[in-house]
Amino acid sequence: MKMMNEYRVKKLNRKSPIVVEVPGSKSITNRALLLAAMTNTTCRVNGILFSDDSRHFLKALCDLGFNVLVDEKNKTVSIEGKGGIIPKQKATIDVGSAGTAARFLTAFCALNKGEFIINSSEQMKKRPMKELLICLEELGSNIEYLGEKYHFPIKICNKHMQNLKDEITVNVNKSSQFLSALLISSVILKKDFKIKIDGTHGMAYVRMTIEMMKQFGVEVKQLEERVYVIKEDSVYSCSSYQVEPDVSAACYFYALGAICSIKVKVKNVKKESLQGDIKFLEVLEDMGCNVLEDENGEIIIISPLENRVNLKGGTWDLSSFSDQALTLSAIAVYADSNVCIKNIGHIRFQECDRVNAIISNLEKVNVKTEIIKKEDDNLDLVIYPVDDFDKMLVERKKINVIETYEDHRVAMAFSLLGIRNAKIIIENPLCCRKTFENYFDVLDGLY
Ligand SMILES: O=C(O)C1=C[C@@H](OP(=O)(O)O)[C@@H](O)[C@H](O)C1
Ligand SMILES: C=C(OP(=O)(O)O)C(=O)O
Repeated sequence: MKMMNEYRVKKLNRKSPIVVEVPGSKSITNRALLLAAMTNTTCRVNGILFSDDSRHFLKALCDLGFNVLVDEKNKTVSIEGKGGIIPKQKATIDVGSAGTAARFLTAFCALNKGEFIINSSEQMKKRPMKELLICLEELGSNIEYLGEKYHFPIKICNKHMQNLKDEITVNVNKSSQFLSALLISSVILKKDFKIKIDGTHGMAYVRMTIEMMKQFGVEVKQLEERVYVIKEDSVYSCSSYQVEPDVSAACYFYALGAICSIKVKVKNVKKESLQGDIKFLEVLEDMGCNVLEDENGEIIIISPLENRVNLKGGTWDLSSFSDQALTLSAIAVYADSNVCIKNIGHIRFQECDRVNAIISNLEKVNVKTEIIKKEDDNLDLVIYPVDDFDKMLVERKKINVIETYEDHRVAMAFSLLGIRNAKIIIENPLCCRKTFENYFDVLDGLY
């Protein structure tokens, strides 16, 4: 992407169908990289995402001593798996701003023998880790806090890993990644191991973890709704793995189609995806769009209802696909009634306080919102309808600057606010390098 401090959104006048390509899924890429490193063979992962999050993951695996062969041109990485063992006895890694790298690699290092220092970006230092670190300490890992307690940087120092416990309870209120991290790395413990869940969180990403563990040869048994078991003899094995395109990224283009009445096809995105964000298509359907599959049944086409001025408002539970809370907030300005986004308290602890980012950026363009507080810091967010959003913006002299708070999803989602009226500037658009380095180039390609 060209260097730029801000991106001025242009009015999109086209009506012809759009076909775009998005990069590989961040969540699948970073799971596949770790699972591949935990096999006993060489595993080739295809369709890999190359972005800040996955580059940090790859670099960390190299720094831990894994043999990693990267072919960025062909979006392929080959990793020599070591059966759950970390090759180096002493290493320093940096997880950057990647929640997946932060949680998955911390659990992986903490359940191994050796001395590992884990650094992160300033943004990641502020994000929750405590619930996972407490579990790892309970399992016998020796963790030293080099800065603030339960935050990065940390030093793991395990002379020998002798875990006597055969079960653990993890609280997922703030992130489901704590549970995913424990599930993936519990295979290292080499005993029948039980993980119990405390708290509430959408489980779509945990289902992805379990499904991918299965694709890599390890069955997770669900004893009860909130209890999982990993068997003693579990071994990861896989020689070739294909990463799906990133559905979270695809949703920006589906949403664009919805507000501009343009047919959109995102290459190779299928309904039967591992990614929970595919549920966003149901929200768009409820809002009045048609969601179809092409003749191969492979690709999804979004065709908004003809001649509709507005989308329909409504209430949706986004706890399982909350990365789309920002996308839904952005297109809510074109809804004919309230848009209520339920159960998204945990998004206050992501790249930024996303609830605040939504409210403050919508406030700048005269859109009213309300928080409905619930138990355990959970919340629903209501976005009130606007009479004629484009007219209101066009009549205002001011160009509205969206503050992105170094959050890729704020930049990508809120670019949609200017697509019909050209009155929006996105500050620091480069922050989208976290998961979609050339998002604004792909957007420019639509004009
Ligand atoms: O496991 C994953 O890959 C993810 C889980 C979700 O985070 P939380 O579980 O922290 O809500 C999601 O927001 C993030 O983009 C990716
Ligand atoms: C919350 C996100 O990322 P992370 O994997 O860093 O948690 C996200 O991509 O929206």
